[in-house]
Amino acid sequence: MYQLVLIRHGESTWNKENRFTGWVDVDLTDTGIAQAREGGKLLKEAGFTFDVAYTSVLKRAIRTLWHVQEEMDLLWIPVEHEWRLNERHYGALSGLNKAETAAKFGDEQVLVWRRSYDTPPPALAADDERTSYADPRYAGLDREQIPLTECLKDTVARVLPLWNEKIAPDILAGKRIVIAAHGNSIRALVKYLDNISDSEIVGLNIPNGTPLVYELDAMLKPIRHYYLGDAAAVEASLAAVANQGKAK
Ligand SMILES: O=C(O)[C@@H](CO)OP(=O)(O)O
Repeated sequence: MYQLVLIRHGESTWNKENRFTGWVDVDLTDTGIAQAREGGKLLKEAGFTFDVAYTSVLKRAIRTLWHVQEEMDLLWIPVEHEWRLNERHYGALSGLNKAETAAKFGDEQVLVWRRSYDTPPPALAADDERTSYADPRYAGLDREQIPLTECLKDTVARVLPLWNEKIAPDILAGKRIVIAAHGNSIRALVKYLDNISDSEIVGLNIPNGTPLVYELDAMLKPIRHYYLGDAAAVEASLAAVANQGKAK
């Protein structure tokens, strides 16, 4: 049996302000740092250790990983920074307040933009200053690989090559892996691993800073998965994420 741990970054400044974030590179809040450290502590207490870590090229995930590594005394392990693990690109919604957007367009429309499988938010214009075209961290990518918006299907399409080409081979080679990433890049991976339907994925949320453990068989099919930590706190955190997109 193989084990894989997924962890969404701790609370970011834009999570706190309830703004759509996507590829915008915002940092953790003090609460987010505490959540990341708690995630690391839980992993250590449960006896986990890792040989390799994967994360995105966005600092909220990278810094979450640092705190987890520090708590586990694993700052020395190799870390793969992969743009393919970035948050789903939020297009023209990037930076907008989620509740205000719901008040303007309705809770249902915002749920479609946040959670549907194949309906992307409105795209950024190619000359919008929020595009990532000039960002040096994406200099090695073709322009078509840099999104102007993404639905979850698009995110799955960029995460899966990384899974197939690097992460799955690493797991099969016996490496114990932690992936520090984002709500929707983790939803993309979970959808694939658990074979969740396009309609059911709408109801799936991922809490901040809580280790999600997968036990995988020899074919890397999930045997079971579970969150570490207090179950009631995880439930409350999931409900809070779901409610962020409501007008109130
Ligand atoms: O804003 C975002 O990039 C994501 C994660 O914080 O939000 P949501 O949960 O609305 O998809």
